[in-house]
Amino acid sequence: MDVLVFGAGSLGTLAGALLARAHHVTLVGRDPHVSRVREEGVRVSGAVEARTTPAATTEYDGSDADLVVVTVKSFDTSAAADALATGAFDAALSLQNGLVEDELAARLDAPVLAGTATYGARLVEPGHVECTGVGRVVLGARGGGTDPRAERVGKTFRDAGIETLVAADMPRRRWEKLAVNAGINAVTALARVENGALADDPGRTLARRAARETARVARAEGIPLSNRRALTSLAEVVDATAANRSSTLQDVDAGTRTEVDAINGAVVERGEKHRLDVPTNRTLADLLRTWEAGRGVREM
Ligand SMILES: NC(=O)C1=CN([C@@H]2O[C@H](COP(=O)(O)OP(=O)(O)OC[C@H]3O[C@@H](n4cnc5c(N)ncnc54)[C@H](O)[C@@H]3O)[C@@H](O)[C@H]2O)C=CC1
Ligand SMILES: CC(C)(CO)C(=O)C(=O)O
Repeated sequence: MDVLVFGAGSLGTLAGALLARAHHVTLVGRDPHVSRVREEGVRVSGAVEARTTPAATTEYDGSDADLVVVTVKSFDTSAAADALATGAFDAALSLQNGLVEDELAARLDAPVLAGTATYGARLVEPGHVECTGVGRVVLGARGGGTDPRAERVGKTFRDAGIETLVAADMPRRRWEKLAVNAGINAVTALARVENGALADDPGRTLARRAARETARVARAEGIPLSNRRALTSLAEVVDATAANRSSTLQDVDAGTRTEVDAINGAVVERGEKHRLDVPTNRTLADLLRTWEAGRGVREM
């Protein structure tokens, strides 16, 4: 398989380096990371140890590939889609947080699959990514149901030794992951705590409120996500990732823009569509946006 990974940061570099164990992979990213990958390949350390040599470039040249995996931050999705619009792909797969596949599908010619990743990744330095936890990639048809392309992409990932499930209920799984992120990311970032702090009150109740609101909005959108499922999933992720600093907390630590618009902000936006009030998500989104504006990483 010829695989293009667009967005060679933490997750993209990990996914690309692991895929390169079985496929021809090209990473699209930025310097100095890309130059280091070209010179020395990628070192993967932590929960998975590997050294692979994917190709790497800072400019996607429009060439075709069997699969493109999109791993930019949610706010870079439309720019990524515009850059990719000239290429031909059998399938495109997003592993991003937030509900971004529709934005990709609107701009790309290729069929867009939905995906979630619970692998943990951290770019330690140029050319070196740490796998902070072996999770799973779940992927499937964006609208649900079976799709032979999803089966092929699933095999591509499994052939490279990546834990992968091909699922027929991606719309529910995407919203379930959104409920988990809505509960964990903003709260941990604003309180500057690891995910495990949400096992106890008051963080637990706050996170549960945000997840419950998300499930309510999901149901208004016609997605069968029960409060119970969303809250169970939240508790499981808090437990399994207790030592993690959430990606939003990492953004705040680094003083960079967060994915709040695609997480709590998306819950507020979809809630408004259905005249549903989601006060916890609204407050969390407003607080994070206020922090972003104060840091100068967002224009209000
Ligand atoms: N890091 C993790 O463990 C996980 C991340 N995710 C999700 O995956 C997505 C990516 O997250 P990270 O890898 O942590 O972010 P990141 O910021 O480390 O990586 C994104 C990379 O894309 C690059 N990029 C953006 N636009 C580009 C362009 N036009 N051309 C070339 N390169 C471009 C950036 O320079 C950056 O290096 C997010 O939606 C995140 O929520 C999901 C699960 C786990
Ligand atoms: C699952 C979780 C909450 C793990 O930290 C995550 O997706 C994130 O940090 O963005």
